[in-house]
Amino acid sequence: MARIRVLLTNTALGPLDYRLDPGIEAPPGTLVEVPLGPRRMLGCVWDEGSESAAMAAESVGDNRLRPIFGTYPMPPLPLELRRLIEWTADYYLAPAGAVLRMVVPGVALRDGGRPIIEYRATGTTPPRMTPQRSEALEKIGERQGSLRDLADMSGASEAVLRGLIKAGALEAIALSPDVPPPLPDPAFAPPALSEEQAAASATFRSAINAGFQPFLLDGVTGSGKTEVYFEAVAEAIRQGKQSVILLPEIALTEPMLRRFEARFGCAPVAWHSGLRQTERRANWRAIASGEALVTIGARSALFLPYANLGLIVVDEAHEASFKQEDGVHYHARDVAVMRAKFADVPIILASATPAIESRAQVEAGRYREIQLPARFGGATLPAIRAIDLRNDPPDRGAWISPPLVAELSERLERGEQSLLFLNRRGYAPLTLCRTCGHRIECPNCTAWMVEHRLARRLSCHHCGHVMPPPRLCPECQNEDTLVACGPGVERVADEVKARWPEARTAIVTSDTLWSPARAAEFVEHMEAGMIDIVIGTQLVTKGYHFPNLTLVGVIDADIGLSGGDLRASERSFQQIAQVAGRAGRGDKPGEVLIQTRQPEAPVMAALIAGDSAAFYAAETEARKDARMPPYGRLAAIIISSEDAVAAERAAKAIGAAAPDSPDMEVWGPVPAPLAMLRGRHRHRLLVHAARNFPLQKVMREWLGACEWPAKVRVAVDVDPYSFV
Ligand SMILES: Nc1ncnc2c1ncn2[C@@H]1O[C@H](COP(=O)(O)OP(=O)(O)OP(=O)(O)O)[C@@H](O)[C@H]1O
Ligand SMILES: [Zn+2]
Repeated sequence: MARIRVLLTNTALGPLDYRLDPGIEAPPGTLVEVPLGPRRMLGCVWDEGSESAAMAAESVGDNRLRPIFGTYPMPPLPLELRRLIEWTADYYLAPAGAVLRMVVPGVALRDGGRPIIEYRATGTTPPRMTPQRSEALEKIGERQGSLRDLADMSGASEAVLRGLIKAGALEAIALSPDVPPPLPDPAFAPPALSEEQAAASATFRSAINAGFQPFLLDGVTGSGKTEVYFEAVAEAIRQGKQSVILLPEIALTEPMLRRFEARFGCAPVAWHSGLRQTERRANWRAIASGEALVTIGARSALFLPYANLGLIVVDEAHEASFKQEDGVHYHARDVAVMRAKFADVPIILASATPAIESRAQVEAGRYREIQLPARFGGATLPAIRAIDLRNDPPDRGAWISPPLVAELSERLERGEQSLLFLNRRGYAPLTLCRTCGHRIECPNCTAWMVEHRLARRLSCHHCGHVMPPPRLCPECQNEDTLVACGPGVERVADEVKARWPEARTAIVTSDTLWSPARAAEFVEHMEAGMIDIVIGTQLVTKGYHFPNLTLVGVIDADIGLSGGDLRASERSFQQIAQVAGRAGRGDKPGEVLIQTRQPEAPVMAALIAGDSAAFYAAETEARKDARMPPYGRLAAIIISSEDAVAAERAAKAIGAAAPDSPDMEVWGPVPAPLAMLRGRHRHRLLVHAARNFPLQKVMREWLGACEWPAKVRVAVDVDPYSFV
C-alpha cells in the first residue's frame, strides 16, 4: 500500500498522510481531493522527507489512513513552487496550507465544462426602487459577473440582487468556457530607445534564460523604466517564456494594461482581487498551462503556478503595499526574489526611489544596479521649493498657502494641469464637539471616525464601520456643536472650488477610483484636458504620466514624519519624490511646492536640494548604528482577543516565555498603539536580533511551547512594516 503526504488548503492543519490505492498516479505536486472528517478538501501531494519546519507532520498508523478521493487533471505544481511555499511558510512562520491557498484558490479547479452564468444590468428601472437597489445598480454600472461578484462590487446582499433579477433590472447570460489568451507580439510597436535605455534593455535581454539574477532598475521618474523592462518582457515572449509584472495597487493595473496593449498589440492576463470568478478561473488555468505569456497583477500574482516562468518584474518596488498585512504577512518584493531564485530566472526591481533594503543588496554585491539618471526625451526633473507655513500661513480655515494659490492661478490661466497631494481620504480626519470636547471615535477601534461629506457619513478607515453624521453631540447632547477638524482631500477640493469656481476638479482616492473602469475614466479625462486640478491621495503619486501636468502642491508634507516609526522619513521622502515626479513630464517644465513647518528637516532639505544620495546615506548610517533592518532583524508578535483580560494574560505569558539570548532583545508586551481593532484588544511584542540570528527557528520553538485559549489570536509579522 502506498502512503502519500498531502498539504491541505486549510490554515489550521499541517500536512496529513493518506492512502494511495494501486493504479492511481500522484507524484509530488499533484492536486488531489481528500476526505477530512465529513468534508472534501483540496490538497497538494508533498515530497517525502521535506526539511521544511512548516511541513513537519505526525505519522499515523497504516490502518488509520484514508484513501484520497481522486486527482485533478492539472499539471502538478512544479518543484520550484513547492520550494517557494515551504520557504514562505518557514520564513514568515505561517501555516503552509495558507500559502498553498494563494497558489490554488478554490475557484481555479471549479468544473468549467458547464456554461457559467453571469448577470448584468438591463437598463430597466425596477418598479419598486429602494436606496439599496439604486446604490447596487449604480455601483454595478456596466459591469457583469456572478451573483457573488456583483455582491462584492456593489456591497449589496445577494438577496437584494435576486430581487433586482426578479424585477427585470438584472439579466442572466450564459458564458462559454475558457478561451486561451491572445499572444502578445514583441514586434508590434517597439519604441526607439535612447542610448541609456538601449544599454539597460540590452543587459536585461541577455539575462533572459541565463539563470537567477536580481537587478535594481533605479531610474528617475519619467526615465522610461517601463519601456526598458518591456524589452526584457519582449525577449521572454520571443523565447516562449512567461513573465509576470507585479504592481503595488489594482488602480495601477488599468493604465498598465493599456500601455502594454500599445506596445504588444493585445492585453496581458490580469490577476488581482477585482477579477470576476470566471476570469479568475480562466486566467489561473492559462497561467498554469503556460498559455498566458504575460501576467500583470497585484502581489498575489507572485504565487501563481507559472508553467514556464522566464522573468519577474516588480514595479514601484519600494512600495509598502507589497507587504501583506493580514493572513500570511509576506512581503511580495522579497518573496519575488526567492521565487526568481527557485525558478532560476532574472528579476527586475524597478523604482525611482528604491528602498534602503534594496540599496543595501546592491552595496553587498547581491543585486546588480542599472541606472537611468535622466528623464526621457529631454524632459527635465521638476524644480522643488518649500513653502514654510510659519511664514506663509494659509487663510483661516483654509489649507492652501498664498504662494501655492498664486501658482495654481497661473496654471489655470495657462491651461495647464495641477495636482494637490494630501494623503487623507474624506473631508476631515476628526469630528469634535466645540462644547464638551468629545471626539467621535469608532466603537470597534482606537481610531477617529473620518467624515466623508460626499457620501454623507462618518467612516472608520480601519474596520469600515460607518454611521450617519450625528446632529447632536453623542456626549453632551448639544445641537450643532460638532465641527470638522483638519483637512482631507474633499475639504481641499471644496477650498479649490470656492476659490476658482470655474476650475474643473477631480478627487482621486480609493473611494472615487474603486474600480479599474473608474481609474481608466480618470486617465481619459486627464488626457483629454477635462480636468484642471486633481486633489488626490497616494493613489495619484505613482505610475501616471500626464504631460500637461506642470504643478504639484504638497498640502502637508509633515504628516508622514509624525508617526516616528523606523521608515517614516524614508517613506515621506519616497512619497514626496514620487508625487513630485508627476510634474513636468512633457515638454513644459514642472514645479513642485511643498508646504511644511519644518523645511530644515533632513527629508525636506534633501528633496529641495534634489540630493537623494545624501538623504539615503544619512538614513542608511542611522539604520546601521541602531542595527535596524536591513542591518538587523525585527519581528512583531501581535496578540489579540475580544476578551481584554485574555489578550493581556496571553501577551504576558508569551513575553515571560521569551528565550534568553545575547543576540536577541524582546520589547514588550505593551498595548498596541492601535489598542483596539475590529473589536479586538491588541498587545504587541517586538523582537530585535542581529542579522545572522536564526530568528525563525528560535521564534517557532518559543511560540510552539506557549499555549493560549482559542479566543486569543497570535499573529507573527516577520520584517514588519506596520508598528501600530
Ligand atoms: N524610448 C521611448 N520612446 C518613446 N516614449 C518613451 C520612451 N521612453 C519613455 N517614453 C515615454 O516617457 C514617459 C515616461 O516613461 P515611463 O512611464 O516608462 O517612466 P518611468 O521611469 O516608469 O516613470 P515613473 O517612475 O515616474 O513611473 C512615458 O509616456 C513613456 O511612454
Ligand atoms: Zn473601526
